[in-house]
Amino acid sequence: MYGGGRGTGGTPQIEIFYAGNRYHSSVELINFLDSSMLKMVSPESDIETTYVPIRRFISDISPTRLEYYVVIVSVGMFFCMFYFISLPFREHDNGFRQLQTMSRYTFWLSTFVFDVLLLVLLCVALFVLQNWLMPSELYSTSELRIIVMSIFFYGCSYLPILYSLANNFKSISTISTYLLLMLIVSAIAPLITSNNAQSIKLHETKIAFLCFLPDFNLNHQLRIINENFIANRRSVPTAHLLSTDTFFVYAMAVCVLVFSFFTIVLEHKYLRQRVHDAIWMNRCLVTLKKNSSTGTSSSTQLTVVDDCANEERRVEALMVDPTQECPLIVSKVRKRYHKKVVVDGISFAASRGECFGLLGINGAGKTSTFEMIAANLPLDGGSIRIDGIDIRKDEVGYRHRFGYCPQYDALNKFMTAEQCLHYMALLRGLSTTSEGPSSVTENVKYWLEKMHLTKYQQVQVRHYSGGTKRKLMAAMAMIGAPTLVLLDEPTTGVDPISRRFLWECIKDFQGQERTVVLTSHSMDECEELCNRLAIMANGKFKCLNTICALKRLSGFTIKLKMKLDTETEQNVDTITNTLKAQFEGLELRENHAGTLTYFVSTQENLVYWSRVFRITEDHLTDRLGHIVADYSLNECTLEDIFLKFDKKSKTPPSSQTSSRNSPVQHNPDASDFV
Ligand SMILES: Nc1ncnc2c1ncn2[C@@H]1O[C@H](COP(=O)(O)OP(=O)(O)OP(=O)(O)O)[C@@H](O)[C@H]1O
Repeated sequence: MYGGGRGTGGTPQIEIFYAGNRYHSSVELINFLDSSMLKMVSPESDIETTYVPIRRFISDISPTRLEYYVVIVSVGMFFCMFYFISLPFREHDNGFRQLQTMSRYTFWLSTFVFDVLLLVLLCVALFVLQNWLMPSELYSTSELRIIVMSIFFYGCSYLPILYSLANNFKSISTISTYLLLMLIVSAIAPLITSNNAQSIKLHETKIAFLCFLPDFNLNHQLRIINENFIANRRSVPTAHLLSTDTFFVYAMAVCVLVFSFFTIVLEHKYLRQRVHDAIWMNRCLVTLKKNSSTGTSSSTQLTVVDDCANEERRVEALMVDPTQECPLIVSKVRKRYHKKVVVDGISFAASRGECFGLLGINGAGKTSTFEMIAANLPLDGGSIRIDGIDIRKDEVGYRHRFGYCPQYDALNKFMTAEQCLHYMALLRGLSTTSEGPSSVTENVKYWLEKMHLTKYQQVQVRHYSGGTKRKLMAAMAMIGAPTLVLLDEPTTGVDPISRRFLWECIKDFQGQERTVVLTSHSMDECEELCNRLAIMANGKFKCLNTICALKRLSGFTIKLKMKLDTETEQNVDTITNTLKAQFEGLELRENHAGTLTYFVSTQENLVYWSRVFRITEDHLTDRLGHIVADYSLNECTLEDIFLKFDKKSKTPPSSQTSSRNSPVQHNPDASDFV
């Protein structure tokens, strides 16, 4: 900046040179000059200058800035909404949702209300931030209010969509892909349909359809707000502004429609099943025809022991005339996945204080049966009642009557043992106010101590070992003493000491006149806990009885195991022939590395243990002592019965017929065992 002065004819003339790249240089210099001149006249005077920017005009705000705002808000909100999917997805994925025994309306409405409250907080924060940070020349407070309300309603319409996706897809990446696709359509479509007021009017019909996508609706709404903003601030404001109300109508419509569809159709197991069946019906009909033309299926080749028929008759009678003594009645329950029948008309009833066991090889249909009893899987046929409440008629009442420990760990990893138990206790209707056995606090304390979980009381589930999680799952099933407890492989992955301890807890629970239905691959667990058990194959019960009766019916009660000094064919033959002469129903079951396993049938002839001891002592110790190194005598275990059953169920029908003619199997009961 430079100022120089020269005068002509007594009039001072001052020339000022200033740098043009600074907006205020000229003004500053004039001010400086005025000040200097004033000081010449009156040295104590001064001129003070203040810079006050003048409010900018609409022409200063570039439309691109408004565009940016639309993109940032809509994309930002889209990612914010991801937060709301995480809990429903996780609860569905880990099965915790299935444990929450309440009506689907209560569950989803309460989830919705909670999420809406979070949305309110988010919107208030957005409003405050925008008011504070937004340049004053941008939106007015009333415009900001509409924007924030639009964001809120956008969130409300998005929530039911998220719930539907979370409950119908198994992978979060699949859900993200669908949502991103929706975002892309919603981001591109407004560029064509909502670019300006004319374009909005031109594409009214398309917009009407696209507005059902929440992202498009929000994007479109923000563009309308911008159009109105520009129109309002023109030197001659336009009288015709675009309406912002349609957004709210669409948002509400989407919210109500999707929520209703989700809770009434998608979450309604039986309705969904009917839709599913309608789609698959044709294929199934074809399969059924094929089956009938090829004769009986493999499952019908196995005959069923009479006790299953007796149980069926008992269940039929109970269905007509139920008693308090039998809280659980399962009658002719069927389940099919697409073309495959996995549970084929099974019936049983479990009494108070009884532990009923379900055994079967992998894929026999045990878990499907459990899931149906636990009301997580719709029945294709038959009915289930607990305490006389039919699963189809009053699902909420039905759900309140049982505790379920599924095969997997259905736990929210961020919860502690205390929180999990507290939550389940509340769901079982225990009181938070009263004291004593029916209070939540007492029950939580009791189960924490009983399951040795006190040290994990405040530790999040994510830090637990597999066994500790199973213990917590079992406690969650039993807390609040429901009438029935369903235990699906409760001790898988539990160490032997904890396993025995868990058995004691289950027995105690059973002792309180509670019914337990158990499935396990551990035979000793079934022997220890079950009063009666059923062996399942191909979705059917192949036998159902007490363990003692099953052992008796299996035809083998005595197991003789021996170790030979030298394993030769001749030695094996000598021993087998000697023993066969003594025991009629003897069968060599296994010959491996010099160890022979014989099963002695006691079906035909009653064999007394004293006689068995005498014969083995006489023959194996005295006469054949030179070839037999050692031997042991045991009662047949459940595992032996199960293995025999499994072997039989895999035998082709032709060989089964011949085996029925074998000397060991000729007893009708024994042959009918499988
Ligand atoms: N969602 C499903 N869709 C299609 N088939 C299924 C589904 N769930 C189970 N199945 C099939 O149903 C049959 C019975 O399965 P289920 O899980 O009930 O058997 P399981 O006896 O519990 O077996 P495991 O002892 O291994 O748990 C299996 O053949 C399985 O492949």
